[in-house]
Amino acid sequence: MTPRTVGVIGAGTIGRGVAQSLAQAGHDVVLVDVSARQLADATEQIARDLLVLRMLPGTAGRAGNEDPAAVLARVRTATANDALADVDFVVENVTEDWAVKRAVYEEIDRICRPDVVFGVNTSAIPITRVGSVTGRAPKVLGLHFMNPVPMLDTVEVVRGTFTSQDTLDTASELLAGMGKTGIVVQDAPGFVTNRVLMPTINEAIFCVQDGVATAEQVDLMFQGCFGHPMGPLRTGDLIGLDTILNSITVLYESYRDSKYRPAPLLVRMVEAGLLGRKTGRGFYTY
Ligand SMILES: NC(=O)c1ccc[n+]([C@@H]2O[C@H](COP(=O)([O-])OP(=O)(O)OC[C@H]3O[C@@H](n4cnc5c(N)ncnc54)[C@H](O)[C@@H]3O)[C@@H](O)[C@H]2O)c1
Repeated sequence: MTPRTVGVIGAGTIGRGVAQSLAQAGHDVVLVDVSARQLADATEQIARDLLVLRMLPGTAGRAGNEDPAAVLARVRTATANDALADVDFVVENVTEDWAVKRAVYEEIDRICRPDVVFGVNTSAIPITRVGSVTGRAPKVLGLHFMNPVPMLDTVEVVRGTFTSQDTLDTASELLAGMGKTGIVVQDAPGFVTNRVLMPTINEAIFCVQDGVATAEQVDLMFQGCFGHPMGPLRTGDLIGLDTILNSITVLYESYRDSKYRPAPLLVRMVEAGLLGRKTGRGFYTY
């Protein structure tokens, strides 16, 4: 059965996009974050994005492009997971830190009905590890949405060791309703996308750190030489440099391979609060 009400935990860069896409697809959404400020920011950003989407040519009358107020009315916010007692499906998007995620899963496993599927939106943490701290490993799968969620139609779906076919089918139906398609991959730290993307961004940062090229030059080369719409450093700024650092650190610790060591410049920028778009400054200024 297609889930009706969806709990979205984490209202940061990616969680707010997931909440918006679900509401546009007609779901009732319960958006939870420990920070009331993040919830307020997320609501404002969703309202702005819905207005912009409506103004794009050719979008009038398309599903999800109804009055922004009507879409927003389907999003309820809360600062505690108790609000998830009646949801039919959960997409978790909290900080990429295993200690933080682990505590969330232990709690929602007690709060949510046993039939509820948990979709883990993580850049690199193995899904089997997440499933193992719940009593419902067959109902846990990876749903790695891409940023910005409302604009990108492909989702990396990760099958953990115990994820059931039923769970994959339910998630696939949910995604289809959002106009998205999942590509199912097996569980491994970083899966496919970030096992390739994170070392690429990290290595681009080493190039800047070592004075081989400026950030602009690196990005222009990826655009001009490879036809990428955006270079690795602008992509890092979009994702959030703290999330890049957390993800490359997970890869480093998981594979114990020095090729994943974080660039010292990345560490320094995160310590300085230069996180990219979300703080207004990273490799570029916004
Ligand atoms: N940024 C991206 O492009 C991107 C893409 C795909 C997946 N992800 C993954 O999504 C997750 C979130 O990343 P993000 O970039 O949105 O991070 P973010 O730092 O922008 O947002 C994280 C949010 O989680 C909230 N939070 C922290 N602890 C919480 C808790 N215990 N309960 C509820 N909320 C809590 C924070 O207040 C914050 O609003 C990470 O696992 C990341 O790897 C990120």
